[in-house]
Amino acid sequence: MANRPHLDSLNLAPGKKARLYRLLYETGPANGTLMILPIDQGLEHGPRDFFDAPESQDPHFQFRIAVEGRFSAIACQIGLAEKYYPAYAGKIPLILKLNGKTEIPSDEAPLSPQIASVEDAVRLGADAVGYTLYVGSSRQDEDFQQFRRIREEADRYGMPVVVWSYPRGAAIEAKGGKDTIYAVDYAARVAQELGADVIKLNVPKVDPEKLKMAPKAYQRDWTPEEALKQVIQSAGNSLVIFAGGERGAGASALEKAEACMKAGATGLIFGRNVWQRPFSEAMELSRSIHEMLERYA
Ligand SMILES: O=C[C@H](O)COP(=O)(O)O
Repeated sequence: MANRPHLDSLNLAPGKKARLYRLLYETGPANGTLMILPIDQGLEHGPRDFFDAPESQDPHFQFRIAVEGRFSAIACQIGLAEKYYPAYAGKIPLILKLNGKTEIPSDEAPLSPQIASVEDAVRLGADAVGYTLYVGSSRQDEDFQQFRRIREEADRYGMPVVVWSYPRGAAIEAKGGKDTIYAVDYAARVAQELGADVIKLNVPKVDPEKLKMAPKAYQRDWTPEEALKQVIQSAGNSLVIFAGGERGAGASALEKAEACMKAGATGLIFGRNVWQRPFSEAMELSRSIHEMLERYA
């Protein structure tokens, strides 16, 4: 269970396949794994995320890390793509995020509105687009319809779609919260069902107390490894990448990341953990991630 799907087995149209090939085999570790640097936190969390490493307030900092740290791609919103990516086009692939929101309104009923198009992504030379989907939100019906329009446009342009699939909202909280194996597993399956080519997930948690609130089928003891394999299985023929989360000790982040790869993930999306550090430390961690991923061809 939970083997990493191979690009040739995904039945992709040629445009999507060629673009994903570039991300998987021509950049980053270039061995079929993915190592993505996201810089969308300025919109999602505001400037506070940049306070620990003041240099990180200038987006050139993250673009330089992506290039010099030999990432597979950088993921950002339209504003940074328009104003900064031109200096790096050709040196690092771009994943253009097409929707986004702030953290200011409560997360009770989240929906991330569309703020850019697949056509923008083509114009900017992107190799994929990104979409944040809130599984379980009371505005899920609007979200599904918004996603459908983007999927159709992406199909027309042969553009791979990366879905940040996040369980959210009051109903998810009532079932144990957004991090449980139940919530993350459902988010993985939903993104597969809706047509994601790549799915970004958070690492599932297996706290038995929280699982008491989940449907009965999930109320058992899970090892962290079983939980990772389960969510990767639920993503089917969509490639799974796992998040790095906030900055922590480099070594423990690497251990967690390696557990994801062992379970069958295709790659990692590490943002704050990498760029909330001085440039030299960010390079050091990028090298360690690279070396680890090179072992998972
Ligand atoms: O878009 C954000 C990423 O998916 C995760 O970023 P992070 O590594 O800073 O949590």
